[in-house]
Amino acid sequence: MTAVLRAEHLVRVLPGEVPVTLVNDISLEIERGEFVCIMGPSGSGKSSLLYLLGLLDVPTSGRVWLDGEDTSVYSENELANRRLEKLGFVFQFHFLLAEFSVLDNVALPMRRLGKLGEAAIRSRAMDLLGQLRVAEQSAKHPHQLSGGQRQRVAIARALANDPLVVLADEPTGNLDTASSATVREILRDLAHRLGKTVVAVTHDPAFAAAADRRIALVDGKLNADWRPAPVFTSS
Ligand SMILES: Nc1ncnc2c1ncn2[C@@H]1O[C@H](COP(=O)(O)OP(=O)(O)OP(=O)(O)O)[C@@H](O)[C@H]1O
Repeated sequence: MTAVLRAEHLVRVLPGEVPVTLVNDISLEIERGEFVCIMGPSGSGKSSLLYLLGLLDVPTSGRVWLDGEDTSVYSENELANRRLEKLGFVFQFHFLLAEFSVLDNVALPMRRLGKLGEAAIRSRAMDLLGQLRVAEQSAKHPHQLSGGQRQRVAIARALANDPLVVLADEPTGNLDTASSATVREILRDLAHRLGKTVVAVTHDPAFAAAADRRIALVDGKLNADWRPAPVFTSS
């Protein structure tokens, strides 16, 4: 099977009088449809690794392969296009644009990609909002929504261009228990039902327990990478 994401000896060093190594020689492969969580203590390099995998940052050495392509050869513009076409992002803070309606926030990545006409964009945005159970909020602005609703809109936006991989940085970090559970189930469903690859940084034990695979970092290094055995319950 071809890995949808492959990290090859990734190193990220912040230059300076005292250089700081954020990611220290990480290699891993992530398959299509996997629901992976990245865990580790605060400051262990989880977000730095996610940003490298998401082509939001460039490694000091090593390379990231996305969908079988070596991304180290890409220009800034090509990286931006690959992000728009193949990756979706969900952050702890939703980063929805306050001046835009919910529908326009979800439409934005499709308008930037420029592959669909306006009617198709609006119809797809409404469809995604429906799937995330926030269609009734489409005309509202982000500040009129609850935290859980905002995060569901952010997930709809991440799915706008039908990405191969959804990368999430502490997606439940700002949510109450019930909203966290909803977001967790939605992300798991994306992987298991829709075949999306989901890679999420989390401190949340319930979230980690729901993942198919857990990657643990310590001091920027890969410390553990395991797939817990599935738990079967008799009915
Ligand atoms: N731009 C920066 N300048 C200086 N130090 C940085 C910068 N970005 C990250 N760091 C440091 O690099 C280390 C790794 O950061 P990173 O955010 O990747 O860790 P993390 O595991 O995601 O942490 P957390 O769980 O607290 O979000 C931390 O010690 C952080 O303080």
